[in-house]
Amino acid sequence: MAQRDPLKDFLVELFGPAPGARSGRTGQPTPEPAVDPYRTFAPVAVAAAALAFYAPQLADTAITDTVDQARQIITTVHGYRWPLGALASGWSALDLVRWRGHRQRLALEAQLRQTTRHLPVKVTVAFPPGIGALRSAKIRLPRGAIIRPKEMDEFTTAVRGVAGRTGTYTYSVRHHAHRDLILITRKPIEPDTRSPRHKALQTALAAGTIFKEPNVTVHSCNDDGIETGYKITFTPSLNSGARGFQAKVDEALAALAGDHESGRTWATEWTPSEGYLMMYLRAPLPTRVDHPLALVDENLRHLPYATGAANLSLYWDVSTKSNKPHCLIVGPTGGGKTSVIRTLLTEASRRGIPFLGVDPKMIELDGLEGYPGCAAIVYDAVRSAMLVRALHAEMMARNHYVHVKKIEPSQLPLLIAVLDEFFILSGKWQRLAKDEDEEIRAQVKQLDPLGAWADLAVLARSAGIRLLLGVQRPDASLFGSSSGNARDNFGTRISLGNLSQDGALMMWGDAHVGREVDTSIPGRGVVTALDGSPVDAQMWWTPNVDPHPNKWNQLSAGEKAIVHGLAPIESPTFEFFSTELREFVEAERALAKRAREFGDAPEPSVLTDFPKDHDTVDDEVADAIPASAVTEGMAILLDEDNGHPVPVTVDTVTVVRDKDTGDVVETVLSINAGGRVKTTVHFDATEVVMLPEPDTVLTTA
Ligand SMILES: Nc1ncnc2c1ncn2[C@@H]1O[C@H](COP(=O)(O)OP(=O)(O)OP(=O)(O)O)[C@@H](O)[C@H]1O
Repeated sequence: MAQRDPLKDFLVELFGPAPGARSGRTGQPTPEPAVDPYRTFAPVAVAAAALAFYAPQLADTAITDTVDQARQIITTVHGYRWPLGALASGWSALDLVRWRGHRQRLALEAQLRQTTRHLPVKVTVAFPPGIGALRSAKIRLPRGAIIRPKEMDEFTTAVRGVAGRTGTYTYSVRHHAHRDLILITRKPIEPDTRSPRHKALQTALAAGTIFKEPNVTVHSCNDDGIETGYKITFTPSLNSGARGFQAKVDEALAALAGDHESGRTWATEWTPSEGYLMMYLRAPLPTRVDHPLALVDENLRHLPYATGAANLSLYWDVSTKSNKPHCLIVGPTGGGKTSVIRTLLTEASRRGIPFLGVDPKMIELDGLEGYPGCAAIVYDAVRSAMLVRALHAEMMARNHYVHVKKIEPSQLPLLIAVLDEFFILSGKWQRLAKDEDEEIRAQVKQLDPLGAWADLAVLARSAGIRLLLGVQRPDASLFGSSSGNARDNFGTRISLGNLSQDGALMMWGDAHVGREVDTSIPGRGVVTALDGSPVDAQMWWTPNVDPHPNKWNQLSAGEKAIVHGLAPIESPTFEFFSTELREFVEAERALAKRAREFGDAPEPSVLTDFPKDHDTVDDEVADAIPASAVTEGMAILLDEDNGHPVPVTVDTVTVVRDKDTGDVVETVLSINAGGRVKTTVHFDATEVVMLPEPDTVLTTA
């Protein structure tokens, strides 16, 4: 590219062809240019000043001899040399400024001509023109000139490219078609004072397609000037109203904003209807919360058990108007399930609500036996089946009472029934139904505990009975029936540890929720918030309330203080509406008393040889899971012909599902019993499989 020569340009401009001159080559008249040629007379002033300064040298030349009074004129001119010098410099400076303006006008004229093919009528630039860059300009167009948007864009780009190359100003170019005018103005580019966090959020949102027209502004700063909140505006869309979408955006925003200097974590509050969301900081979840002794929630129908973000207390609403009356707790061994159950039951007790429970493992709820408000804790499988049947009778009697007495169900006293380790329990019932003893088989058949359970899951809420179900993994068969009603009633959900993908879907309706819980913190999990959405929470720690010295002496002084502080002054009263439940509880209490009085357990003996006989089935059962949850290669316990369970490895698993609802209808397990012989075992939807080892699908670490 040819180098530009400013001096040459200057001279060409200065002495170039006059306006309206003909084109030498074609003889065609060129259109009248909008920018007049540059004319300057500063050189005359410069020459005069130079003459004045050098006048004395001229005095010695021959001119003074030839011109009359020449010497006198020279002396006079020399006397004016300083004013003339000042005039020359001022004039030159002015002309240089005019030259600059002239060049800018020429550039604009050329740009307009090339991009729009219009020759402007007049181009005016602000005086004095900008030294480095154009200040402002006004271009008058021929009357009725039409400029297409694309041409205008090209012109604007050209103006910005040349005038805005210094990067100090932004130029706005506006076409006022009705006035045949183009106005160019500039404003200084504000220095980017945004923090790296602010920039990262804005840049990421602007580059992505998740929001239309996203804009991030700082909403709040702390005393040190560190940003603590942002407002993100956007054009509302279908997406921005969807919960799943919001959860994903929340996660991405928190990652973009990074760890905050204060150690607090980012949270969001969406107002999609008005097209904005607020990002703010909330206190991180506490890593441990001891069960507070003060009544955290004054409402006696709210049983608090955990602390969520921003110190929010989370509770199980057992009131009649609760839309999530029953509670489901899912957690692996050692995940803190028992502590949550203790928290809920001690809270129930201090709020005057009695409870009873089933504990097939015999080690989870036993400490609650004898606690104020505890009607009974049942360990035996047959008696558990009797309890569930008696609860069913109680539910029917309560409904009858409401009907006859014409009272509101909310006037019924509340009662909480806890079924811990539900799969082990139903596995035991299943086994009893196939017991060698015909009497037991007939009894279990008559009690039909799973049938009673299915009814309770759907109908117990209106009878003032609340169910608290503890399991190691979630499964649809828990709800006793495929009725969505039963599922909805278990609306208060707590998951401890990490869930499997299916488990997350089943618990939270989202395959990603509850899968990244920090399992290094005991009691950390995901629970149902007050609005029904899943939130991270720290469960309160309630120590074992068992007063037996062997247990009590294990507690620290602080833990003992918690147990003491929680115990209510007055024990909740237990009101029975059915003779079945009354008789059952009375019998259970009598049995428990006897067990306490005469209770003895054999001391452990040292293993000398393999036992020849299987004494009891329970000794070998480590866990139980729904048959449909069995995976290939898993070791399960299967009954031999003599009724004794033997561990076998599952070869293939076939789960038959209802093609409309997706619910499990049947599970077929095939077991390779060695050689070519394969055994197939069929399980119905609610059947469970006993395991020789504890269930490991969920882990705490
Ligand atoms: N909310 C909590 N806060 C602090 N520590 C806890 C909490 N929950 C549990 N822990 C700790 O974890 C241990 C196991 O808790 P817990 O006995 O409640 O587990 P679990 O789920 O009932 O196990 P399992 O089903 O085998 O009985 C407790 O001894 C305690 O040290």
